[in-house]
Amino acid sequence: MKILIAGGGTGGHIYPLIPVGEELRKHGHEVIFIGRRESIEERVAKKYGFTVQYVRASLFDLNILKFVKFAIFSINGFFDALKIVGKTKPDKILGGGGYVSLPILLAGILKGVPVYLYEQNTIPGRTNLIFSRFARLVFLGFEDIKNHFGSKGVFVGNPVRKEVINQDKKTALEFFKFEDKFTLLAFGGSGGAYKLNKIIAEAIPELIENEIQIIFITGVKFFDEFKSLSNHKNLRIYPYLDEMGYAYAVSTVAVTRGGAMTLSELILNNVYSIVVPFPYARDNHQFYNAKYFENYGCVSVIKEEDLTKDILVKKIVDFKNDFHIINLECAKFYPRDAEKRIVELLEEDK
Ligand SMILES: CC(=O)N[C@H]1[C@@H](OP(=O)(O)OP(=O)(O)OC[C@H]2O[C@@H](n3ccc(=O)[nH]c3=O)[C@H](O)[C@@H]2O)O[C@H](CO)[C@@H](O)[C@@H]1O
Repeated sequence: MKILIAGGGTGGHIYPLIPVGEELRKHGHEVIFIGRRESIEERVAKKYGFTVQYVRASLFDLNILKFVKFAIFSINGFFDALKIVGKTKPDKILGGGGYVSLPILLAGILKGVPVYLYEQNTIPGRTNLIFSRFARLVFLGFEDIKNHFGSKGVFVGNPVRKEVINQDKKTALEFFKFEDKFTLLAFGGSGGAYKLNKIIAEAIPELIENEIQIIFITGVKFFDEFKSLSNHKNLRIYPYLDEMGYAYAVSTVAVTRGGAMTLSELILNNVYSIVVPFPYARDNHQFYNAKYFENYGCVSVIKEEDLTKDILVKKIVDFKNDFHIINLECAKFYPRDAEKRIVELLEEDK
C-alpha cells in the first residue's frame, strides 16, 4: 500500500506521525510525508528517513495581511496537493490535523482517495472536524467523550516515538551527569512558554536549595534570556532537547504546558506533572487535555493566572517530601502502542 501522511506546524503535530510512518514502513508499505518546505515537519520526517513532498500552507488568521497570505497559500497549496496526488496515486491518505494537512486532504477527497484522520487533543481541531464527514475513520489520542466523530472515532491513544519512552535510567543519569535523586523537568512544549519560563526561573534558586535537580528547556526563542542562570551542578538548561527520553527517564515530577504529546509522553513514563495549560490555545484544549489525566490522578492542573513562584515551589517541595501524594503508576491508564493499532485499522479497512 502507498500512503501519504500529512501534518505539521508544531512538534506536537509531526512527532506522533513518525511512529505511524515507521510502523507502516515495517509492514512493507510505502510512506511519503507531505509538509511545507523548510518546516519542522520536513526536518523531523527527513531525520527519520522519510521522503517528503511539499505543499504550501499557512495558518488561518483574521489579521488582513495574514489572511491574504492564508488565501494565496491555500490556493497554491491545493494545486501542489492535486499534483502530488495525481503523480503518486496513493492508496490512502492520513491527515494529522492542522492547516498543513488541509490541502492534501482536500485533493485526496476530490480524487476519490480514502482519507483517514488522526486527532491528538481532547477538543478536535477545525480541519479534522470539517473533514471527518468525508473520512473513513478518525484515530483519537483521547476518548471522544463529547462524541464529535460518532462511530468513525476510534480511541487508540497518541503514538509516541519509541526512543521517548523506556530509556534506561542509568544511561540517562550519565547523559545529564546527575545523581539518582529527585529531579524536576520543566518545559513548555515544543516551542517553549515565556510566562512559564519566568516563573520557573524565579523558582530555581529555592528548588536547588531543597536539593532538587532540574532540567529546564526554555524553547529556542527564549533561550538567550534564561541561559545566564547560574551553571549549578544541579541544573541543566537547554534551548531544545533532542533526547527527551533521557529527560523523562530521570525525572520524578514535571512542570509543563498541556500539549497532547507532552502529556502522553509524561504519562507513559510515569512522570507526575504540574500542568499549566496555555490559556490561549484553541478552545482551551490544553486545559481539557490536562483535566482528562487529572481525573486519573496523574497530573495536577493549575491555571497560569493562579501560578506564582511560591505556589510552584511549595507544590514541588511537597511532592519531594511525600511521594504518596502523587500517582507514579500512570502508564497503565494509557495505550502504549497506538501506532500499531492505527496501522492495523488502515490495513483492515478495505
Ligand atoms: C500552543 C499550542 O496550541 N500547542 C499545541 C501543540 O503543542 P506542542 O507542539 O508544544 O506539542 P506537544 O506538547 O503535544 O508535544 C511536544 C513535543 O515536542 C517534543 N519536544 C519538546 C521539547 C524539546 O526540547 N524536545 C522535544 O523533542 C516532545 O517530546 C513532544 O513530542 O501541538 C499539540 C498537539 O496537537 C497541542 O496539544 C498543543 O496544544
